[in-house]
Amino acid sequence: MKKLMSIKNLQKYFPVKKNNFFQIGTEYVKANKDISVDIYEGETLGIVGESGCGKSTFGRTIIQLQRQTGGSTLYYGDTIEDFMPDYVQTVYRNLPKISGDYDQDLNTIEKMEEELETLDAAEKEAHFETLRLKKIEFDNTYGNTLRLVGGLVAHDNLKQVSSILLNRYDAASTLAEYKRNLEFEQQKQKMKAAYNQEEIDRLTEELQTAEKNLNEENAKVEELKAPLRGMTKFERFERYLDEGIDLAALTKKETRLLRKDLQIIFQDPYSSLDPRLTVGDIIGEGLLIHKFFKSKRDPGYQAYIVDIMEKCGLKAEFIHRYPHQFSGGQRQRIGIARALAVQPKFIVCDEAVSALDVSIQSQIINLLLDLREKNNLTYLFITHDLGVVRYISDRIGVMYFGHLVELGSAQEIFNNPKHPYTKQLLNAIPTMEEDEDALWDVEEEYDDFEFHYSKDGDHDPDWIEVAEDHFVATTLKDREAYYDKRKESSHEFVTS
Ligand SMILES: Nc1ncnc2c1ncn2[C@@H]1O[C@H](COP(=O)(O)OP(=O)(O)OP(=O)(O)O)[C@@H](O)[C@H]1O
Repeated sequence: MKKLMSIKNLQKYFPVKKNNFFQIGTEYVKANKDISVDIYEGETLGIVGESGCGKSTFGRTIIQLQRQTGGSTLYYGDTIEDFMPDYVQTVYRNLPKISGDYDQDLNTIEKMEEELETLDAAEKEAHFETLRLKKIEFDNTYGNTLRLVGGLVAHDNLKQVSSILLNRYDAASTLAEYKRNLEFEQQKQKMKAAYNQEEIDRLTEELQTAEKNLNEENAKVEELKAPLRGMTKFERFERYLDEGIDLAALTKKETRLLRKDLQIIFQDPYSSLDPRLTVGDIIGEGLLIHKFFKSKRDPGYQAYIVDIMEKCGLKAEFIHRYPHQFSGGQRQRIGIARALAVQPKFIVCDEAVSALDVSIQSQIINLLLDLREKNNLTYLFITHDLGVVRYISDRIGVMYFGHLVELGSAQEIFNNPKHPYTKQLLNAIPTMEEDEDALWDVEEEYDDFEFHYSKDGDHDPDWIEVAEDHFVATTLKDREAYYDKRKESSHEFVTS
């Protein structure tokens, strides 16, 4: 399965207002503390957990509705080559300035890894945490450089590397712009809107020249690499090359452009729709912002909206009505149509059915599943409703105090829960409404794998694969013994 998003060590902290005059420094609500997860194209990843554990924050932060405090969110739905964000240019330009530092830091990390083997159990715990934090810092500092430059950081003339990569950046940007313009004209043609054939012919020709230029620039980059291949330092860094777009490094304008791909459907269909706009205007807003159409008068504009409405189960004649004229379920359909209109790749459904009656809930869930199939969508489905999450999700992530504590297929999470919090959550289904606070009260626990679960999930650095693709956050009581035992077992479990 293709990775659509890769989230590593994500943190989102909110500053809290000072309680009193004497308080020094800023205090934070740590809504997301350190979340790592990959999301695959076409899947529905459900996120469950109690109110306040940071589910909504996670959904909003990964699509950059709010800026993340730390960590990385890489997006693979578009390529760096096609999007060519500004930060790529900055990384290439600054390359000569940071020469050597990443090498030194990586050496330190490797030395710390070796040291780990020589320490006794008590020292090991502290050392392991320092090492983990060092790795995060390394990624925050050099991640983008290594992902974009790879093994070429080993070249002894980084000024030359920088200038050749910058030339390639220019060639790729030009090509990306022609591609975008051509796609725009062709889309109009497809929608039978007024399009300009002369412009299409001109762009097609320009595109061919731009492609040729980019190929030449790519060849120059390959020439730089050729003599380095096989060298330890080159190979060491070449494996960092990565096509993902670092969403947190985008400019505001670029984030707006990508908003087309990354949409959200909110919980409350009453307040998430502008009451002054008609259904047509609500759905059409994104189409105009993202230049699917130049204006509402464009032929094809209205037909496009009606088509989306019908796909979402809304009658065409509703187009001129206002949100208050609809029921909750229908308003949620409007919210879905609005998100779907811009042809997104990824949708965060934040408690999207929680405000609806049970009978309407299942209609909306089935609509979402149907649209996912037809449009190859990927969902992050946030809910506190275990019945809903089990029904809709391929995989489920369980959140607890800002951490992801367990991740696995829906079946594994429900049939074979490992983390004490997950177990408690599942056991609490019938009594959930009676005593919500009790759910937070998870006891420390050692289980038969010699896993230790801390009380607030804050001190469980190991992310262990307990069954195929089923992970749990824990602290291994004896890391070495555990891995030795694993080596002997037939299944190769992956850990990170
Ligand atoms: N914009 C904000 N400013 C300050 N604190 C915030 C903000 N958004 C969320 N928080 C805090 O972050 C924590 C996590 O909130 P979040 O809404 O992500 O949790 P949740 O699991 O989605 O819960 P719910 O289902 O109740 O929305 C809470 O303590 C919340 O008060």
